[in-house]
Amino acid sequence: MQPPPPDPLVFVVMGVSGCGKSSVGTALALALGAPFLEGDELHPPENIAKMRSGIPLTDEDRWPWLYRIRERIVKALDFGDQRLVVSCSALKPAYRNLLRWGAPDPFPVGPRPHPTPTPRVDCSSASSTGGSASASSADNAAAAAVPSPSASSLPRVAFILLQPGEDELRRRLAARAAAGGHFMPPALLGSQLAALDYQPGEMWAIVEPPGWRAQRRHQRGAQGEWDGKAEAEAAAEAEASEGALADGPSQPQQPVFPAVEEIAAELAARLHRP
Ligand SMILES: Nc1ncnc2c1ncn2[C@@H]1O[C@H](COP(=O)(O)OP(=O)(O)OP(=O)(O)O)[C@@H](O)[C@H]1O
Ligand SMILES: O=C(O)[C@H](O)[C@@H](O)[C@H](O)[C@H](O)CO
Repeated sequence: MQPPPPDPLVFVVMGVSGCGKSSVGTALALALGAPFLEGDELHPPENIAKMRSGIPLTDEDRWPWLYRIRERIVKALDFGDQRLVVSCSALKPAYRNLLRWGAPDPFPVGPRPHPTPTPRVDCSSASSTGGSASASSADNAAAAAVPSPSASSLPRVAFILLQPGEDELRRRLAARAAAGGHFMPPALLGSQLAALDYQPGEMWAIVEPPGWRAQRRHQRGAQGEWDGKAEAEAAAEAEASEGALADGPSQPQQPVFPAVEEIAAELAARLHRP
């Protein structure tokens, strides 16, 4: 029997503005006894000024920021056994490639050294709502096509996607804006959700309120791309939620996103113990 693949060393807590990257990242770092790197602190001042004035960042704005985060990740990886938890929106596949490998696409020709997507560990039993499960980059299709890697070539950088759902995000961002003091205006949420692009299979964990994926699928029709497992899960969830809608009150219950500590504890528990 093959030994389990090594656990990741670096955890990037990702997602759109207000999804809980800083809160969950801090709690996860505490649970793991690891340092926490707040990605927003590495933005150049021009980026902060741009966001503050309500203008979404472009790829060109984000690259220097992402390279800075990657530098810090490399330091952690070089150290060998010191975990690191990072908060970073990491909205697009190329950004995540940069954080994982050091370049937006460092392997343009031939198979990648870490071909299979990282195992899909889904906290959605506890969870779901939020960004777009677009998920269709040629990049990822190519990655999925190549044969299994050796354990040593698996990426040590893992992504944890938080998706509390659009209503919850709007509520949080409005509350934060009313309290003042954060540079990110709620008006930028739409551009964040539009930019979010991922394959469920590339995530180490996805945290969503329960039934959210099925609800979205149900509402919008079968337009997302899903892997077989997600497809089957979505069908089962859709059936369950249809039942709930038929039997329940006129309004479906708003799914509840798990609390920060709950998420951190569940994520930490997924790691192999020495
Ligand atoms: N699981 C949660 N349940 C309820 N509220 C949460 C949860 N996680 C975060 N929050 C609240 O949502 C708001 C945004 O959280 P946080 O700053 O962690 O998000 P973020 O993704 O880092 O945001 P940004 O990228 O815009 O800085 C905060 O007010 C925080 O207290
Ligand atoms: O990628 C981006 O558009 C930005 O970096 C944002 O995601 C912010 O860093 C963050 O979320 C602050 O609210």
